[in-house]
Amino acid sequence: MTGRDAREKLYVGIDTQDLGRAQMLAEALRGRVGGLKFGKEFFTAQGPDGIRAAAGGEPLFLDFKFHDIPNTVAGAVRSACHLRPTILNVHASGGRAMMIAAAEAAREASEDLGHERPWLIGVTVLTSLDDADLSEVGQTGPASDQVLRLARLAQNCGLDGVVCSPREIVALRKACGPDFKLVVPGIRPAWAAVGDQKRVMTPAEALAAGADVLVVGRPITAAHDPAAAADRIVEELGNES
Ligand SMILES: O=c1ccn([C@@H]2O[C@H](COP(=O)(O)O)[C@@H](O)[C@H]2O)c(=O)[nH]1
Repeated sequence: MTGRDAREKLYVGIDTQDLGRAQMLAEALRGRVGGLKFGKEFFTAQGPDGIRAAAGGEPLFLDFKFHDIPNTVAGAVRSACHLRPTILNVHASGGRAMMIAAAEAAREASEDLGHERPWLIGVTVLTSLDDADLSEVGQTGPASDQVLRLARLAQNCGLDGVVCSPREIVALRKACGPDFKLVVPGIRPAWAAVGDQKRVMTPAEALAAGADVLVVGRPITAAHDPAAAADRIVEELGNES
């Protein structure tokens, strides 16, 4: 893999409420990373127009993690497709009917709009949760089992891949095959604070394990020089590939 290929796998989470800050980060990162990820914090503050203004045509991951009844999620997916995302996600724990409705909605809306269909990705177990957290909410068994169960279900429902932690990549690649997309947050360079993430690995480890997309937020956005932090991660990825 070339350094350019590695860079294109890196999506940066732009978690802020402030449009100016998002635009500053997007500008600093332009050409340095593969795409930008916007989630609930930015969208709730700035809405679709804010995302259009901040993303500036960069590949766009809409990390909205929809989780509702099938009809509502299908409608939300249709609305999100107007922003022309390359990646869009729903919670796999929303179940079979919900994921099938979401996949149909993404297909139909993209066709109607004449856009390329986004990868529709199922969130398995949040990377901020460990086995003890899961047991507290009534899920017995290790997080890795639940991730595998939800990934198989997502694949069966026609989703393109899942969000998982780097620790599950190897098992999911084996179970779901080479084409199933693995979108991976919980990425922490050795020099960055772990914060609220629990199931983590370094960018180079996650890439070597077989991640398709590496999602990195605060190690880049909270750095004194976000562009330099992104370059440092890409360099570490290049050394690995
Ligand atoms: O399981 C998940 C799903 C989504 N995320 C999102 O990824 C970024 C990670 O940001 P960091 O600052 O690098 O921790 C963030 O936007 C999360 O909402 C996740 O971390 N884990």
